Amino acid sequence: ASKSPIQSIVKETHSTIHSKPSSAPPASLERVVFNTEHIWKNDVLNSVTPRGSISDHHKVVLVTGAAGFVGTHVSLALKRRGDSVVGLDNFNRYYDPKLKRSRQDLLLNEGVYVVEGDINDMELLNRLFDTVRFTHVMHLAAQAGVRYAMKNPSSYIHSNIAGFVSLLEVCKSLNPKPAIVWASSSSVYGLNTKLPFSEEDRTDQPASVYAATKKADEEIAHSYNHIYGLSLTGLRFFTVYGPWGRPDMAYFEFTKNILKGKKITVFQGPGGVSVGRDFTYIDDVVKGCVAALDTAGKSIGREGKRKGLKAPLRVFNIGNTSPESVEKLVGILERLLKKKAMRDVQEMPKNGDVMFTHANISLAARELGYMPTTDLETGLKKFVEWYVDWIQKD
Ligand SMILES: O=C(O)[C@H]1O[C@H](OP(=O)(O)OP(=O)(O)OC[C@H]2O[C@@H](n3ccc(=O)[nH]c3=O)[C@H](O)[C@@H]2O)[C@H](O)[C@@H](O)[C@@H]1O
Repeated sequence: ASKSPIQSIVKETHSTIHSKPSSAPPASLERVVFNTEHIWKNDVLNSVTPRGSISDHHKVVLVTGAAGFVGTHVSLALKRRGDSVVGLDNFNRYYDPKLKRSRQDLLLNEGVYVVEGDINDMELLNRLFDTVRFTHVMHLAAQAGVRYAMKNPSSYIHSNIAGFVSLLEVCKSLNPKPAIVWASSSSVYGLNTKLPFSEEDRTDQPASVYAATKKADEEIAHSYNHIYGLSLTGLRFFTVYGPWGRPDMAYFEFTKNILKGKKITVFQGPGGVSVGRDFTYIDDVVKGCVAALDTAGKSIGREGKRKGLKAPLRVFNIGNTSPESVEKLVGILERLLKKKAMRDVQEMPKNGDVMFTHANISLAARELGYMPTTDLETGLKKFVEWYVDWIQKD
């Protein structure tokens, strides 16, 4: 008999899908006597239950960092096109968790459940993979932010390096193994002066611990591909912005402070040279992520390697290809907000920032069909509309 759609996705018998935990144990005993799997099991199974029939291309995706900025948008896009999606997020306090909870609500409304937990928790990861047969992992959980790495470097090692290895360790032991697409960063180009940045350019001069952890991840990805035959695709994102964005980023903080009539700090290079970024709009980034999943191929495992097969190991720039100065960004925000910014222009401190980023995207265009279509003005307009609405509801 052919399998029902849900049976090809979940690893349990059909009868358990709708069963609820009979009773909850006292909180203090939870870890000892209660199989905590039950806390999220039904929600996870509902989250992966396809809305319609399953196509040959149907993906079952675990999105880590799902309550994060990029994670939320990618989860929604996958769910809306009919894939099965489950999120994982530790809801840490790097920035206001209220925003993460609002993104979680948004996801839940669209049928995407986010499990609360850390990627370093291998027991939790194993339980998730025991419950659902994920075909893909979209790994976006990370400690982000370039300048915060000077304040708290170990949080970057914990999330970006240890967490990544913990995820890969779990994936390498599965059968079949999922394909993994994960977030690298434009910051790996570090002190490179050759522009625009191409994937084959050197990435051995990181300017921050954050960049160093993303570069380390690229090397770690190489080793897991080489030894365990995991399909791994790293996406070097270039300063992603848009609705539901991260409050620690310049465009978000500038908007907030301009509206409040507070000063904003605008960094400049030595001698008044303007600092520039290849600001990339979230919808374009999402298209890059989805295309990376669609073309990820398969993890072949050591077995496949013995047969002479190769699992994909890829890295792509996901940028906008038209860098703009921070000064220009501020000017656009002033126009959209109809309010003058109070600029405090300062020389860029040597705290991990680089002067300029610019992506060459020809590889992503060729292999992923990636082609960004949103200019900074259009993207910021959408951000400002969202922001104004969001703070009113807040
Ligand atoms: O491309 C990337 O991979 C990185 O993009 C962003 O990092 P960044 O480009 O530094 O983004 P912002 O923090 O929004 O800064 C944008 C620009 O504004 C400038 N800036 C920032 C803050 C500020 O108060 N004033 C100011 O002029 C920065 O120097 C930078 O040139 C993200 O924060 C990183 O997580 C991501 O990895």
